[in-house]
Amino acid sequence: MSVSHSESELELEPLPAAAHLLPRPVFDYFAGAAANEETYRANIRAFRRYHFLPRCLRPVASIDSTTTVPPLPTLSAPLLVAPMAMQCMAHPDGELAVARAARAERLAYVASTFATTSLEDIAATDVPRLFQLYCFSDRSITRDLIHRAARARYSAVVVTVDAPRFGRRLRDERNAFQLPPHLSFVNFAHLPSQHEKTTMHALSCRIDQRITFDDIRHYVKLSPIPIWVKGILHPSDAVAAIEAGASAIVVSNHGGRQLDGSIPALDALPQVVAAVNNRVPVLFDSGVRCGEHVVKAIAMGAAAVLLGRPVLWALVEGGEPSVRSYFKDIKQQIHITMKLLGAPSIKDISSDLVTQVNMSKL
Ligand SMILES: Cc1cc2nc3c(=O)[nH]c(=O)nc-3n(C[C@H](O)[C@H](O)[C@H](O)COP(=O)(O)O)c2cc1C
Ligand SMILES: CCCCCCC(=O)C(=O)O
Repeated sequence: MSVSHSESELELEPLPAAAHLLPRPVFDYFAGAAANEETYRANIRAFRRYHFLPRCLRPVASIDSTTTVPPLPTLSAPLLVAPMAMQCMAHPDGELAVARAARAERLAYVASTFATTSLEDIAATDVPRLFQLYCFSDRSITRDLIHRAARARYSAVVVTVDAPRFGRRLRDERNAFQLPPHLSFVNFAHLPSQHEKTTMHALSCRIDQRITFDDIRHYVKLSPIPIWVKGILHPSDAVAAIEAGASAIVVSNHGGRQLDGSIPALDALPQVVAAVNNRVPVLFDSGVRCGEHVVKAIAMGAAAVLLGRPVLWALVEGGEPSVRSYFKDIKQQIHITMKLLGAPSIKDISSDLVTQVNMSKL
């Protein structure tokens, strides 16, 4: 199967080296999105519609990009690794390589429910960490994952709420994509059926399609650690999540992998931030590709940003050292952007520093 890339797509996002290093079905699973992949592309394009309005003659000799998003420890930059399933398909060290690189760079790691390394083994790297949770119809599975995350000293559980089922991923359908046979969904090692540990369909069928904000309330009550909610686009859902007890919101459209035609996540951010009104931190992902994007999202109200596919491409290229060097690069891009923007610290990245107005028309 070949996926054609028009010139404009390549201009939007050059094909990563990983495209030539991975088996096609694996690359397509990582790179692909839902249906026509319009939301995927719109996420990246959205950043072009917001422009910096830099300030000058501000003291920027020293730039401090550290930030704190409770209950995580202080991070060297407002960056977390987004939860991404099956990282051992990208490199044999998979999740451990990314977690170790994040720890070395004092960034946080969000472990996926569908990781190919157990949540306990990821915790052993001592990276600042959160556990991403898919809720299962069998509540005992969900409860067990929450308690395991708490015992392994994860700072919070991030419940993904935009995937009652997975999106219509045409590339995966065409490739009949499956987890390669040497890997398994190790967080479910205790399940009696071998089939469930290795088959995407069997596990995804167990995801609870009935969950509501009442269930979030239920999990908030039973969880020993805070609950965050990931996958919010509508401001009213952000408010409902806070009322249900969520301690943070992640504005995200899952990198365009769920409902194609959804609003670019960046365009959804300001209204969610306004509705949340400083009650809890609002984090952001979907389409972040460079330090300038990170700073735009912060200016638009995000407390921190989750990095997605670019982390996987670095992992494919060279494991832990490449991921670490990618983190160093993006941090340097953030520093340069802050300096040129006249914002020496994260709290100085205020909303007036980004505008949607076309300045050439003024
Ligand atoms: C290969 C892959 C696997 C993912 N797995 C998960 C997951 O297990 N749980 C989850 O909440 N989000 C998952 N996501 C979504 C990411 O957390 C994040 O929202 C998305 O990658 C952001 O878009 P971007 O990569 O275009 O920046 C996955 C994304 C990718 C690309
Ligand atoms: C049963 C395994 C499915 C993993 C899906 C992970 C995910 O959220 C994604 O976007 O892919």
